[in-house]
Amino acid sequence: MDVIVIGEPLVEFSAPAPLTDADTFRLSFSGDALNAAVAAAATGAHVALVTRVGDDEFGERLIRFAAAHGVDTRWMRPGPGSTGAYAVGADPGGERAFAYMRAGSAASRMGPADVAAAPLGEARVLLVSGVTAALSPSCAHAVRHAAEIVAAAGGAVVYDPNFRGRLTTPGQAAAALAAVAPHATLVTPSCPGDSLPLLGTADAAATARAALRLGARAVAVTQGAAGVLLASGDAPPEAIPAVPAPVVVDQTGAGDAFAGTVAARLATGAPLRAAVRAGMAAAAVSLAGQGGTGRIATPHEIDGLL
Ligand SMILES: O=C(O)C(=O)C[C@H](O)[C@H](O)COP(=O)(O)O
Repeated sequence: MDVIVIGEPLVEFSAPAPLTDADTFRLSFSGDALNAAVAAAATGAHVALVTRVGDDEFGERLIRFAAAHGVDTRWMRPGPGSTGAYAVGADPGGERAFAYMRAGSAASRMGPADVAAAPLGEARVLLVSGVTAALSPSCAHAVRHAAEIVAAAGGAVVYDPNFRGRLTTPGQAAAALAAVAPHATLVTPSCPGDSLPLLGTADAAATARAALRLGARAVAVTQGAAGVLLASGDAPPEAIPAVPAPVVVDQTGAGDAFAGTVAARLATGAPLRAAVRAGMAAAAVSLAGQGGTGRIATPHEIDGLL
């Protein structure tokens, strides 16, 4: 097993218009964990998504969607509860706005038992996020527990803080980061989206220092078009320029494509810098699609942009 992702896949309703006005939405399947899992699987890595989907029609469709994108779905278990959903639109300033319909969903009921059932001891890389930790106290527990197991077994842990103000508070999200960072091989905060609420800074270098102080072995601070600042304990931070996006339609899922691709490349033996650059290329390609899984980079496209 190369990569295990734990999190909540969602039904996605996306529109290129403000949520307050849009009346025609495109139905697809997304959620940060699924976005990352399909990006990782597209690199050719063996990737499993550990989750619970609803015991409803959309739960079945989510499993079919993940399988069709090469994800190992054996640990996508149905119910109890419903499949979560979200709507994403653009607010009048062009920024994205998310509306969630996921409270009490099947995935939010995950806990340490789901972690115990997953083949974590065999995983080269575990990818978990702050969204998963924000779903419920039992999910926060599951994320911490999974990180401890994988780190103790000698695997790598990648943590994407992915702060969502509609799911959690800055204090809770900072606590989730602090709990996982000591086990993390790599943390991928966005700056300023994650760094300001969680670490109190909008400066990339200060973000990297703060995450390293929490115990992470390396930090990739993502800054959109300003690129990535990569820092680890043993080298001066390196500013890696962004990979120019061939086509820009929608940024939803770009951060998840980055994290999933980095996790997959690390699992298949790439050095950290090369894995990060591959992630940046996958994120650039993903901008051409609407929604979180509208455009998934192939290995050929990734290598062509590097
Ligand atoms: O917010 C959530 O809970 C979701 O999972 C829905 C979205 O698909 C991703 O969050 C998009 O994430 P970005 O890669 O940062 O664009």
